[in-house]
Amino acid sequence: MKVTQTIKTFFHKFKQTTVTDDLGPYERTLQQTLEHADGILYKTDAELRQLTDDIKARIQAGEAPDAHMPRLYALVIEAFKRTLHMTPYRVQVMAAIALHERNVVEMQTGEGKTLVAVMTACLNALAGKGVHILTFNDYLAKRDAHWMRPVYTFLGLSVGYIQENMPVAEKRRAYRSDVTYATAKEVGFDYLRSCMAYTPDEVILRDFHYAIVDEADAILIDEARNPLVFAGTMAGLPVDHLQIARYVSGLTPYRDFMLDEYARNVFLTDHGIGKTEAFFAIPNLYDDDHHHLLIAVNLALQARTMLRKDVDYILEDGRIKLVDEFTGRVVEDRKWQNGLQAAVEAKEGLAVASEGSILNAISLQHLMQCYPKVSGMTGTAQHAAEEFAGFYGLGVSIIPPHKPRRRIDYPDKIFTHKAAKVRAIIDEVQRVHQTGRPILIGTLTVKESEELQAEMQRHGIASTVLNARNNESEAAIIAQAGLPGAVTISTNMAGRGTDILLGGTDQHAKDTVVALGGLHIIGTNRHESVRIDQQLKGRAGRQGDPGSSQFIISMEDDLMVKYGLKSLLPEPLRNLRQDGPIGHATIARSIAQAQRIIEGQLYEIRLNLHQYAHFTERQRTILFNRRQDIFVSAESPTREYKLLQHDLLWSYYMNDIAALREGIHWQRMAGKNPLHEFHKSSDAMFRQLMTDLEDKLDNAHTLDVSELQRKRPSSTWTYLVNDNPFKSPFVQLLGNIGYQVDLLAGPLLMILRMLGWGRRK
Ligand SMILES: Nc1ncnc2c1ncn2[C@@H]1O[C@H](COP(=O)(O)OP(=O)(O)OP(=O)(O)O)[C@@H](O)[C@H]1O
Repeated sequence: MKVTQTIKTFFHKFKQTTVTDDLGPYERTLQQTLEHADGILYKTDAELRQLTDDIKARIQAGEAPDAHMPRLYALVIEAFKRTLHMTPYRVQVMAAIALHERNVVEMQTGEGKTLVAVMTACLNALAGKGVHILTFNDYLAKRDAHWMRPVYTFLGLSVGYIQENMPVAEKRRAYRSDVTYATAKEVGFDYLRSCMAYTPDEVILRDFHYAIVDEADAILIDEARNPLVFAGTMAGLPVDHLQIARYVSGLTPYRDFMLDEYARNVFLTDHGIGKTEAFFAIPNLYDDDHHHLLIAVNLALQARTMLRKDVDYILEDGRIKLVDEFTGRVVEDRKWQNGLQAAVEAKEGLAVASEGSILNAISLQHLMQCYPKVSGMTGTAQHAAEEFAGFYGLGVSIIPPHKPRRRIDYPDKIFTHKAAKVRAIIDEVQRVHQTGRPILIGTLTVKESEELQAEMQRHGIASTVLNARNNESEAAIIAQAGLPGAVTISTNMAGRGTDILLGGTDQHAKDTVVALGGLHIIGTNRHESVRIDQQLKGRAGRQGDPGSSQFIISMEDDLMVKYGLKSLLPEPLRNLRQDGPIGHATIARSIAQAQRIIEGQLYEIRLNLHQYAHFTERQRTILFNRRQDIFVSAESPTREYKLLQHDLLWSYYMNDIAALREGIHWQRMAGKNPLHEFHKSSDAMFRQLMTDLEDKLDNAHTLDVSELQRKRPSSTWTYLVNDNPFKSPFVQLLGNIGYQVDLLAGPLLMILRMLGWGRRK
């Protein structure tokens, strides 16, 4: 009973959400703002500047910015008019009010979020502590800073932007500006760099104050679980990766190794273990002596079964390049951790590069929690409201479009098998192409985009492909995508933030395309997250333009197979194979519901990770505060020596967490219960551990790593296993949900189905 209650309370905490589309409460502030705006129409530029400075002085003297919102927003509106000759719309002012009040503002794509952020940024920048506007990529950081600069300058505020490879001095200048445009990722890395500074002039950032996050769902939710890792180099596992990769490629699934239904886990069977021991001529793979081999074989199995070429990564210039699952882009500096990168390199027959050892790491989620105040903007906030509330305490405020939306979203066409679906896509393209309307086809993977192009070629339809392999032509491809007769096939790269201009920049061509009905979107898969589907649809019908969208999917698509959605179909339909679409009304509804369930599961996985990461983060903070103490108290050169020593501790800590998390897979760990140890790791104990180790290092009188490693008390480290998502208290409590909840998805859906869920009443 008590346990159930605890669970209920826990979920309740995370379920409280505030989504509102009632703009009533903002009406008053809006009216006041517009009245003030009328009142300053005839003031000179210098007078407006003086008024801004007055408000600034009062805020810096301790008055709350809220009281000054209407007058300051009025000044920003006037600044927009005089510098960029744009007048912010009423809905944009409302959005700026909601943004200031710690909400994620949902605005349709193309509605002018860039302007909205400026108003709120100005108000919050007057405190003199800096505002960060976190953009989706480097390009947008630079573009928006340049574009909006005249407005800031007019009001006497400075603006800067950050780019990935900028020199440190330039970055520091940009961060000292009143408003700084940057990607969250770059801020995260600069934060880590600042945390690892040895001298005060290596500190890049100043204290965090306020962040406005553009594309908030992508940054705060989808990307939040990827830790930003600051890596040094270290020797990899002492094994022959190429030999192991060759060996593993000869193993037989279900005999030598098992794969769980949703391909999240792979492990050797007893048969596979015996075979491996025979091949490498060792008596027991689980002996400590062969620990490295065991890890390497498991990694090689993961590389073989779970990471797919042209889906998860591409091969370019003899290197593995990771493709981001949400954006479809190559992420240049991302690598798999803990030996997996080496295993994939070996699988592709490449020379194995040295591995990264973790010097410092932080998740985006925790980075955002370093800001005393955060708010966000996105076209797709509603579906993520629960997480915004649970993780960040943010509400969601829905702002209507300036002009009504005219896009038509047609109901999905669902086919029994892939071949029928591809035929239907070709038919659809031919039909719409004849009318001259531009078409954008959204595919899931690089591979699919290229196969579809080849198929269309066979049917005499010329098309352009945009995927991770040709991203350098992205701007040119997008510029053409809205022209009459254009057919563009793209991965998620053409999702979020892409502005496809109807008819390009030519007004006459635009009128032609508008008259034809605007851009037509074809989605070839439903994504695990409804938000990604919506972002794709959002490419059509921007700013009141006409447009339409149509998803054409099959029961053989990855999503359907992975989550066993066939089990949702009524019995006679499960093994059906037909050319035409399945006309069953409940199917579309079931798929939508299943998507909601999947999102719920992904949410729970993130919640679980969050719980664990929370403890690691607390310890990281303790370590960081300790470092800061050394940093400010000691003088050079003692400071450098002490810091180096401290960082060594830190890197042990980081690497041990990672290594032990991996280790948890291996059966040799099965006998240990990390949670038991984990509960013992109170903050006080952690501090004690740190001091003990510092003493030991002091006594060692050396910074030789191997020597220190040898002296290191290995048993003390086990209880730092705490960001392990596989064995959370929850998992233990409820048997087997959490990360492995996916395993239950199929049966769960079936049970819900049996209970009548999803049936027409
Ligand atoms: N008040 C306004 N008056 C005139 N033009 C505006 C106004 N607000 C926005 N625009 C124009 O609308 C276009 C889209 O603006 P912006 O790029 O800020 O949209 P967005 O909401 O960020 O879109 P996305 O979701 O694609 O990122 C821009 O070309 C901008 O100049």
